[in-house]
Amino acid sequence: MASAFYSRYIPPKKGTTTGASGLTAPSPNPDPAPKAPPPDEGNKPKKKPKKAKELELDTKKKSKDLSHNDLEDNSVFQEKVQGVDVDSKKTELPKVTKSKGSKRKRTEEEHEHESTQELQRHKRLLQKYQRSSAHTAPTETIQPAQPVEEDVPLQLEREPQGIQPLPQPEPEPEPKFNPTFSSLPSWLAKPVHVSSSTRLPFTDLNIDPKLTERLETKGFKHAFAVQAAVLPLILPGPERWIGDLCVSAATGSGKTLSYVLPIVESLKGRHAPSLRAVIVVPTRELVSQVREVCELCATGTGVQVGIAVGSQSLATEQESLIEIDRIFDPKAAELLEAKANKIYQKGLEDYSPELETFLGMIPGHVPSYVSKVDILICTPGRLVDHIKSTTGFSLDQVEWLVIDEADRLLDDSFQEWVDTINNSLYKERAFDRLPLSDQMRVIIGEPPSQKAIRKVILSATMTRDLEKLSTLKLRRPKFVSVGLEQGQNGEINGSGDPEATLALPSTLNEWVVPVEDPSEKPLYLISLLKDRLLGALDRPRVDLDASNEATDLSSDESSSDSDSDSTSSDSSSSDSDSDSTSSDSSNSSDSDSYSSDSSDDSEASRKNVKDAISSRTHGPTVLIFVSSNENTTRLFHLISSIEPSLASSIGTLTKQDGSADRKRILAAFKSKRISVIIASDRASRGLDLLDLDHVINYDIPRSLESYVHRVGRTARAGKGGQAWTLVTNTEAGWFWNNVARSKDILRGEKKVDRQRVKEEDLARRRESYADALVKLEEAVTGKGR
Ligand SMILES: Nc1ncnc2c1ncn2[C@@H]1O[C@H](COP(=O)(O)OP(=O)(O)OP(=O)(O)O)[C@@H](O)[C@H]1O
Repeated sequence: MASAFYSRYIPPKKGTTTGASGLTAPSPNPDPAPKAPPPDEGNKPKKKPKKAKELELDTKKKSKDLSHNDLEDNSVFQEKVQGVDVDSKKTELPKVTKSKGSKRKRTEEEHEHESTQELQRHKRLLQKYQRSSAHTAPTETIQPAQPVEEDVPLQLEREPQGIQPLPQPEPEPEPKFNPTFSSLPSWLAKPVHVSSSTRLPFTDLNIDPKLTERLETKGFKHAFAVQAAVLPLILPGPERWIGDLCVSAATGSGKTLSYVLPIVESLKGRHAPSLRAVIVVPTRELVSQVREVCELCATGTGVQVGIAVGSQSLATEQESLIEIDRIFDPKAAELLEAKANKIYQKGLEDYSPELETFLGMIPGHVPSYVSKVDILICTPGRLVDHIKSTTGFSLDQVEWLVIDEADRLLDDSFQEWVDTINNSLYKERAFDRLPLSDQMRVIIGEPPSQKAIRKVILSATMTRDLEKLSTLKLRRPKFVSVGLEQGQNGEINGSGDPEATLALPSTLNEWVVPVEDPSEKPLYLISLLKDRLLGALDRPRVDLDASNEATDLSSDESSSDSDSDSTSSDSSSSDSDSDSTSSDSSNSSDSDSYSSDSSDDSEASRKNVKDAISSRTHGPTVLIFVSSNENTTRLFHLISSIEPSLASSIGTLTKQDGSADRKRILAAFKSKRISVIIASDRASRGLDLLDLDHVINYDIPRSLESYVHRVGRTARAGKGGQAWTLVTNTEAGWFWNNVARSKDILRGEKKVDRQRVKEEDLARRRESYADALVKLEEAVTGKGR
């Protein structure tokens, strides 16, 4: 059986028998005796014994063959063969009984004797081999040689010991797994990327030179990146894209002009107004901001701009949107008259304003409704109101549909309006509402061509939710994403994730202010406002450095475990306009958040704050976000009580405010009569406050998207800005993991830094804070002292 072991290393030669015989060394005996056949080959015809020289040659030949055939380790094998030779010389060969003449038959005993001797010889060989193996495989434990038995081969069949594999070349590194599949369609998975630093002169775009001049007088010297990317795709020209557009670009990057300008360019020069463009945005403030941009572009073009928001009565709005004319049409008049008679007989249940209008007309005439506006800017709710209840309001002629802040408007809470608008956009049109070419088709018996409506969908936090986007019935969509500079391999400025979908303005600096004791959060805010941000209001500029030094020496006091919050904990009446995505802000520990980021008061950071403030020609301005309308008012009272000097500089924006109040506050802010606004999330979308220096998240935002929109109220149009977020110990884990270090946000080389409020700044205000809380309680409960 030992032959089985060797046969692993010695390939059998064609025409020869395998087994122990294959390894037999040449015998020193000139007339060697024929060897005993291996037990399994006893029946094979015996060969004539070879002469010593022949055997020597044979062995050499085998050795040569083996050196060719052994793929594992030639040198080891050579050693093995030599070892066998040497050993065989020392080995006493078994004595055989000679008999003269012809072949002799062996008896059973002789066979047995020879087999035993053969086995012993092989055992010695094996031991020798094992010893030699010990040299080549020092790490393996060599077992003492075991007596060779019939069932031992199992052990011998193990992996050959001491046979080292030939050194192999380094395996080819596995190529990085790049899935060729995606659950997203390619237009969504692979957007057209445009660097946010791109600029293009307006004169290079195919727009009216008069408009270029007007933009320049407004300070718009060149097109921003999003405008440089989108305008050529929409304006007439060689790069025009025949299909819809989805645009993702940072807050304050100039998205509004990128769609308003081409709409106005395409609608100017038409003789009679008709509703050709509908722009849907989520809030009233945005409606009036977009109207300003529309009016800037439309001046002198004859294009009429209208708005639809809930701030005025529906009837007033209807009058502003629809003009009632009359046309002479006796046939139609007859039909209307019959209808009116029916209603008169049935009662007033089927009252129709159209019939009412008709009844007041001279005979033979019917009312005709004409849109007074070419572009309508509206909130979705009010648009639905007009579709459902304004006689003559129709989307038949609409060529453009823009949805700004699309991720918000496609949110679950806003869904229904999309169905209503789709039904209205694609409903069958009356013959006289069809374009001339379609009227011709109808006349020759063909259906009118499918209505082509250009759709532009935009947001700073653009959804890639296919299900939501599909409700918009987009045709040949293209996704344009404006973000940080991309390297050749798609990397963003050497850092960041190319898959990231949210971009912050590159001119924004972000800070976290750790709040050790949540019950003292208002003190942290006041210290931040008075000692840091608004310091320039009542202190000479040189104090800015002093205040930053104070931060360097910030307190290292251990944090409080309490997470009560005197002003922010009540979220029962959160602002319904705020982002619906909620976050669990108390789920993770922040143990490493406080230790890992140690670049707090870097020289560059201080310089940024200083530059931002000292570059102003006015005092610094601040927008503070809280989680609900109630908290807005409560915080205002608290600040005014603790720090009365601030009271006159602060205004509030809540959902309950009427539009007149809102306008008053925004006007006061723009004219710098107030420098601080406290607002709920309602103000986080789209609000374009001129030269806003700081955003403070007094209450942390509920989602990453909400954070992006809040802090995006500053650092707009390429200007600098600072965002500060007050974070308690229980909120820190969530905030650092999901916002400050989120891979979904492109920050390039930038990081969120930490700024601590000095303990002594808190200490000196504690007394007035306690008094303020007592006063507030008295005011709420109505109890006097
Ligand atoms: N080409 C330009 N040159 C100078 N200023 C510009 C230009 N385009 C837009 N702006 C200004 O940039 C500011 C931000 O523009 P806009 O409100 O359109 O940004 P946005 O991308 O819609 O922001 P958000 O996502 O927050 O709504 C506005 O004050 C606007 O007047």
